[in-house]
Amino acid sequence: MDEFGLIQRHFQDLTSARAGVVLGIGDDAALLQVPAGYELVVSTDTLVAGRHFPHQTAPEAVGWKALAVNLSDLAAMAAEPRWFTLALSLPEADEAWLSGFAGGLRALAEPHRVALVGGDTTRGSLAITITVLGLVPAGQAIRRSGARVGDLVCVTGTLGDAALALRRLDAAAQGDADLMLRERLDRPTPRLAAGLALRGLASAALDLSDGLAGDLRHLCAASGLGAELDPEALPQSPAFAELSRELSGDQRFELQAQGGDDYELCVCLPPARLAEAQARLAALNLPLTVVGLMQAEAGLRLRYADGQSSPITATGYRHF
Ligand SMILES: Nc1ncnc2c1ncn2[C@@H]1O[C@H](COP(=O)(O)OP(=O)(O)OP(=O)(O)O)[C@@H](O)[C@H]1O
Ligand SMILES: Cc1ncc(C[n+]2csc(CCOP(=O)(O)O)c2C)c(N)n1
Ligand SMILES: [Mg+2]
Repeated sequence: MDEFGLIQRHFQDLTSARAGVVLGIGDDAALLQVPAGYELVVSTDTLVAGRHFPHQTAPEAVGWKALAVNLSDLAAMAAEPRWFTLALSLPEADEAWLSGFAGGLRALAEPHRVALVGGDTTRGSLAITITVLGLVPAGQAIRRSGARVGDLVCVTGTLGDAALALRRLDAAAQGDADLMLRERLDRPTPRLAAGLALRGLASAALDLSDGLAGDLRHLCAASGLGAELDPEALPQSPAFAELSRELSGDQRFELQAQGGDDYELCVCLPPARLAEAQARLAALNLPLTVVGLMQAEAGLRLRYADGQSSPITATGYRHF
């Protein structure tokens, strides 16, 4: 089967009607209609086999994660996803793999009603690039640059699950807790509803892909501020708590703040808005935990219960 047949067979049903698609797959480019009063929000992310996911990852998980990490960036901007493009580099046209991959994409694309509107298919080592396009009412996107001194640094969900799953990939034990962590690595949930719920409340936000210590540094730089973090406050899932019991506090902090792959939102909030933000996210069954404080002094610091502080030198995940 050539690449045109491959697209027809596996991806055609991902193109089902979505408002605003003037012209989808099939021409040299797609034509999309942006409604009056909205801004177009665009983000792109690549997954490379062996770098962003273990080589043995199920094709369904690869499809899910490729779209999820892109949707996560739109969630952080408080945007609603509408359309996506898919650039696929494949070593061979393996029908079973493609069918699983398309199924993983569909499992996320359908409930969020995001339509595939174009892409590119080539032979090469396995890599997936998705560009997601979404909408936000003009002026309402949440940026990295809006944090103020005294804002609380909060995170959705729990941190460190995926990083611990990666660390335990070759562990012999594969009980329920390991399976739960592996789900968090393979099938992250983009926090789209949380992003929308935080519109009008959050002063700044970004999604956590490289680890809190690294990503918060980007937010601090964009806002011209620094921050302190309470290492004891970083939220743990029950599976993380169970399987990290034998680790030291430093090792746990490393997984939770430097491991990456969390795909949770990090949000800055004036203290007076915390209760409302937590109530809105509780309605989505999502905890919002205060982990730190924005400060005028540049850089990141750890603040301990006894009042002592020490600089955080760690960065997040770095490719180079
Ligand atoms: N090759 C590139 N050309 C142009 N802009 C780029 C390039 N790579 C990254 N950027 C831009 O740099 C900024 C940071 O990129 P990065 O990929 O680190 O985003 P992120 O959201 O912090 O992390 P993630 O990729 O994990 O979502 C983004 O605005 C992105 O669009
Ligand atoms: C096999 C394997 N090894 C390592 C990791 C960890 N990892 C890779 S890229 C990245 C940051 C996000 O990527 P980017 O900044 O490119 O968006 C992280 C945390 C993984 N997921 N799988
Ligand atoms: Mg991001």
